Amino acid sequence: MRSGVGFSQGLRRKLGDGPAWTVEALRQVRYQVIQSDNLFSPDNRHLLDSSEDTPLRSGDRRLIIIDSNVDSHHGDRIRHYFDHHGVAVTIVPLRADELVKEWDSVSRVVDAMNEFTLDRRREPVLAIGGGVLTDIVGFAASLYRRGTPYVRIPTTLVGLVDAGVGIKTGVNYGAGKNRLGTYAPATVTFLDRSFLRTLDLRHISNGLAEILKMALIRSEDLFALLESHGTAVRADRFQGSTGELAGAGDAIISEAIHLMLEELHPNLWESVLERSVDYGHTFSPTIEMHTLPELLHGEAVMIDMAVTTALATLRGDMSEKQAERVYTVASTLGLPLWNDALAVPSLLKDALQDTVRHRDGQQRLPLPLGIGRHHFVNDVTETELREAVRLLRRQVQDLFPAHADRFGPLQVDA
Ligand SMILES: NC(=O)c1ccc[n+]([C@@H]2O[C@H](COP(=O)([O-])OP(=O)(O)OC[C@H]3O[C@@H](n4cnc5c(N)ncnc54)[C@H](O)[C@@H]3O)[C@@H](O)[C@H]2O)c1
Ligand SMILES: O=C(CO)[C@@H](O)[C@H](O)[C@H](O)[C@H](O)COP(=O)(O)O
Ligand SMILES: [Zn+2]
Repeated sequence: MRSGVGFSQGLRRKLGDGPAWTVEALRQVRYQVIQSDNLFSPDNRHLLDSSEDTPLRSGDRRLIIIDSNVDSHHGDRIRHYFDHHGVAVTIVPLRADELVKEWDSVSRVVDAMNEFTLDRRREPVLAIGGGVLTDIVGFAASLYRRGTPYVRIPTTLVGLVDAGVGIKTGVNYGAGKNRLGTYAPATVTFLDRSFLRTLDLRHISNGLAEILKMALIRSEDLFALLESHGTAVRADRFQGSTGELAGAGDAIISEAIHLMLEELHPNLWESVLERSVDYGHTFSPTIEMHTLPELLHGEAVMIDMAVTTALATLRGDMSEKQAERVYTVASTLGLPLWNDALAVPSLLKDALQDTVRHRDGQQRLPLPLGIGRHHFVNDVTETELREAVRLLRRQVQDLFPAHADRFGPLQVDA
């Protein structure tokens, strides 16, 4: 064997007429998720000191891609921070919402990287924004010169508890939700809840849907926290305005992230396709794209969780009482339990088929077992889905009769 080549003579085989080689290598991944409220307060040194390989020093320069809405609310203090620390920043505001989560936006980020003449190893790009912005920038960074480091600073609740902590990047393509993407961790994500101050309540609810997902599959305690404090921490936008709100907000966010990372960490590249964090993400990609821009990501996830809660009830995996608790919590968190897309003939069937293609030929559908536990099933039928939709409609009408006028005609038999 030639030394240092990286494969051994033992891997050299004769297959048919010529030689053949098998190359195997492991790549370690290491990234940090650091809570740092008021990250851009001039005396906060997290951003300067925490990036182990690429600390930020006076005289350095950085490219920042920022969600244009975040720029209008927070741009001044961000500029002041870098100015104060002698870092020369080029700030590129980018529109970033689900309607522009597309290839063109990736291309804009790549243009900005080219114009900046980015040093591909030593100048991590900073991505400041919601899940759409960090997914776009992460995708562009993973493509640029085959991979350049980036740092995430999520500014929405979805970003803080979900999009900002895993390693998936991507954009939509045609009707396909996140159809293009890569696995590319940010070197570090900073979680700064002060950004949530300017986020409207609908988007706080949107993030609470992903937290509720973690509670339903993993933790009855987290569910109980949402039951007891969800409404108040939502109204407070997780700003910890009183001691009690601070305690509850801290517990809810850190538990949701901890559970998420426990699930993601052993399976970062999704070699195992039975993923509990896919709960709420079986039908929702199709529902979200079908209704775009009506439903936010978390709202579509909630509709999926509402149907699958009904499904679990039909199967005897959840009691009617437990389902009622789920629907009540969702409603107090400002989340929808119904959308007329559920009544569109064959939408759920098509959604399931597409998900089966995504999950290597099987449903691998995470379903709740009571509250806080789950299992995976592969045998959901179209008839069962129709029954679940009917049951959901009836349960929601019984629980919230005042909302009955929000339901369109039910044509699930068509
Ligand atoms: N990569 C992942 O693992 C992962 C996980 C979950 C979700 N996602 C993706 O995240 C996306 C949803 O992200 P999102 O919910 O953050 O939505 P978003 O990024 O669209 O942000 C929501 C809206 O709020 C604005 N905004 C952002 N921060 C703000 C702030 N602090 N103050 C005021 N306005 C602000 C944005 O401009 C946008 O209009 C979806 O596309 C979803 O697929 C990705
Ligand atoms: O994978 C994560 C986070 O990294 C999940 O929390 C999150 O819900 C994902 O968006 C869903 O699993 C959907 O994934 P995909 O369909 O985009 O592959
Ligand atoms: Zn999601």
